[in-house]
Amino acid sequence: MENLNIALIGCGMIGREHIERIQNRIRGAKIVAVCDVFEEGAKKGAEIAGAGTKIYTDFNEAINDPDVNAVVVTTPGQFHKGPVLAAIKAGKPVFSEKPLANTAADGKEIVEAEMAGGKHLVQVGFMRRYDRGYRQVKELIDSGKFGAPMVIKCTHRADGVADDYTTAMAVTDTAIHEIDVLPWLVNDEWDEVQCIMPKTNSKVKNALKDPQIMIMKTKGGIINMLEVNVNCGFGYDINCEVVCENGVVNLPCPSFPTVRYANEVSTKIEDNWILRFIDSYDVEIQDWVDHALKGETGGSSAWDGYVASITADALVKSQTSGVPEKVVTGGTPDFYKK
Ligand SMILES: NC(=O)c1ccc[n+]([C@@H]2O[C@H](COP(=O)([O-])OP(=O)(O)OC[C@H]3O[C@@H](n4cnc5c(N)ncnc54)[C@H](O)[C@@H]3O)[C@@H](O)[C@H]2O)c1
Ligand SMILES: O[C@H]1[C@H](O)[C@@H](O)[C@H](O)[C@@H](O)[C@H]1O
Repeated sequence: MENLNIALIGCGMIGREHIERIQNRIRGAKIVAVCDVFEEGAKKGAEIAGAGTKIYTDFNEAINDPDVNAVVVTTPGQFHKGPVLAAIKAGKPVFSEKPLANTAADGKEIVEAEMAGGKHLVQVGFMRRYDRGYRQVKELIDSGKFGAPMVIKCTHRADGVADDYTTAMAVTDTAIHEIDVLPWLVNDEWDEVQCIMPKTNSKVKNALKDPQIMIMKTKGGIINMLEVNVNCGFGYDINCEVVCENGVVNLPCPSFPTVRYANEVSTKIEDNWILRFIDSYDVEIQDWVDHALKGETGGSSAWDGYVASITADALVKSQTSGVPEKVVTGGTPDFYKK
């Protein structure tokens, strides 16, 4: 394969970002077809992609178009399974935005289909594995200089969320990033996870519980404390601090100039994920394209996505039970061992 001719499924917020990215900044790939259940949405996507882009409202038709040899899935998480399975069936490489699926049951179907086909075709959009800051943290930890990690403290804060954002989405849509990136960062696996609910922010006007505190223990005994707080009202604030035996590795928000003005010292905080992780998405999609052109996958595999969904299921269960819940994966199949 010399070039990826991509059908992108789901022309919403990140779908349109990825269309623009692929057409203008990614080598070896172009969007040749776009699909959205709403024709208007697909048309908007096609406008960004440029003249000649085919427009579909049925993902099966888009994926099976003979001019298409690769697929990007940017529908909401609960609708990833259909197009991902269709791409596997068609034998075409597929990049699925995170999460691979909203439930472990859906993730399992994808993993089983990929194994049955005997070819690694699925990459999951956990872009933090491509973020310069997270990569530097990993290098520092892997150097061994600071000793073994013992405690991780994270915040995943957002300015606000849409009205249809639910309590479970704090796990399946938001914490899912930490669920994937932290075990990769410290070379470990989740063992048990717990979600506890502090007092809810009075700005929340529906049934959403926010903030939430997730306490997650790895098999190696590392404890992570994660604050998910999606109505913080002051910006997109992602922090990660790893406490090791001989030192602390801290990844704060990327720095902006510090301003001294009117008796105050202040530093800007990024507005949203688009800007905070913009470089990571570029690196991630280019890496997917480079791998797919060689018949390979990079980044997070379908198995990683499935394990993230198993962990998310356990955390969602704990949202109601209040107690720690076990993360049971049954072990990595040989097909996915690196
Ligand atoms: N990696 C990241 O940081 C990041 C950031 C934002 C979103 N995301 C992920 O990307 C996905 C999309 O998020 P979004 O914010 O762009 O959502 P969105 O709601 O803005 O867009 C989704 C689009 O998919 C379309 N759609 C739904 N079902 C479809 C189907 N069966 N076939 C074709 N089109 C369909 C909808 O009409 C909509 O236009 C989610 O999984 C989300 O978690 C990831
Ligand atoms: O909580 C949000 C995350 O911080 C972003 O990185 C996206 O994944 C978005 O879809 C989530 O709603």
